[in-house]
Amino acid sequence: MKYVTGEIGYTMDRPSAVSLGKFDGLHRGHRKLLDEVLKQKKNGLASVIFTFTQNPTRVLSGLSAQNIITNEERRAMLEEEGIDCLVECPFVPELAHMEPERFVEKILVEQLKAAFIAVGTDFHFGYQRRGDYELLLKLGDRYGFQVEVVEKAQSHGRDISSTYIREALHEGNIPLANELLGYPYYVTGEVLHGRQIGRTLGLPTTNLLPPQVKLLPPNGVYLTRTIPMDGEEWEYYGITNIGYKPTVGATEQKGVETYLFDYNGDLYGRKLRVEFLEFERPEQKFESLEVLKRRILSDVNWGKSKIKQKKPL
Ligand SMILES: Cc1cc2nc3c(=O)[nH]c(=O)nc-3n(C[C@H](O)[C@H](O)[C@H](O)COP(=O)(O)O)c2cc1C
Ligand SMILES: Nc1ncnc2c1ncn2[C@@H]1O[C@H](COP(=O)(O)OP(=O)(O)OP(=O)(O)O)[C@@H](O)[C@H]1O
Repeated sequence: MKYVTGEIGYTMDRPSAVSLGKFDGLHRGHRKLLDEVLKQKKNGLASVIFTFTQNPTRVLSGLSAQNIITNEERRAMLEEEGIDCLVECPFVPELAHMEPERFVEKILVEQLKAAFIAVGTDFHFGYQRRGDYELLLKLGDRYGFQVEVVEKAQSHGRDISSTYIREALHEGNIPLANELLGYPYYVTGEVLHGRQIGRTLGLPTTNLLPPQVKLLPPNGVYLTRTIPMDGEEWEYYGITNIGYKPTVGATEQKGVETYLFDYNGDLYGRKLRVEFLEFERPEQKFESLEVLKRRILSDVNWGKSKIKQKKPL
């Protein structure tokens, strides 16, 4: 996949099928758009996703970034999907103030050479969100590109959107978030050295420190599944604590710490993907390490009983 970031003026060398938007989470609603764009490969069009380095809605409302997937994770997922080119554009004033007609002419037609554009029914673009699919249909006639307008995919009577998924994650409702995403919500990162207290408790753990932009569900203990990202093929269920470890003197940054069931080996420095499956309990400050250890052992039993209820790996 060709990957372009940090510039508005990227020019494609051949006609393309484009979809555009924030694409945070790459959820089940986005699935349809990816399929539409990928289908156009058979007509000789390059499949292109045009998105942003930061979420425009949050930039305009002054909110700090909280993404379901990081830009790096989105990149890896689109690569895996077989997208030919990902354009990740900074949401600079020049873009924010661009009239929708100009955006179509300059970015979509001249630069991306769009012959096909797929968008959802509620998609808005350009200055003050003035552009919509009707404008695209009109301009498609003028510039000769085809527009595919995709109905919003729904779940539980509500449009699937990154907002809906964020709400589910905030509530710790992992099964709902996973259903809306169409895959398990996950965190990726390199295994760092913790304070090595875990192994003295007889519970060695992998510690990841997600970037500040990564949206995390509430602090607490979850059933998870861990897979390596370096191509090796294994997977382990385990239990993961999200939080600051208040019992042992809270850490500054929120961490993701996993005890893998029936694993003994060394994972330091490896890149892992930790997939969240279910919430168990909130993180707590215990009166001693001994009490914490007893609680974690009961968390292990909870986790193991949960995986017995699931089909074997
Ligand atoms: C499943 C699990 C649950 C945990 N729950 C808590 C908790 O509720 N409160 C807390 O202070 N620390 C909790 N911890 C973090 C422990 O304090 C931590 O594993 C231990 O201090 C080792 O940290 P280290 O890897 O930095 O050495 C939990 C860890 C795991 C793996
Ligand atoms: N549930 C859905 N079904 C079909 N298309 C969708 C769905 N959700 C978003 N899209 C379309 O995917 C493209 C990218 O959407 P984008 O990520 O910007 O929106 P969103 O997921 O609705 O975001 P948010 O909730 O952050 O406003 C747009 O064309 C949008 O209309």
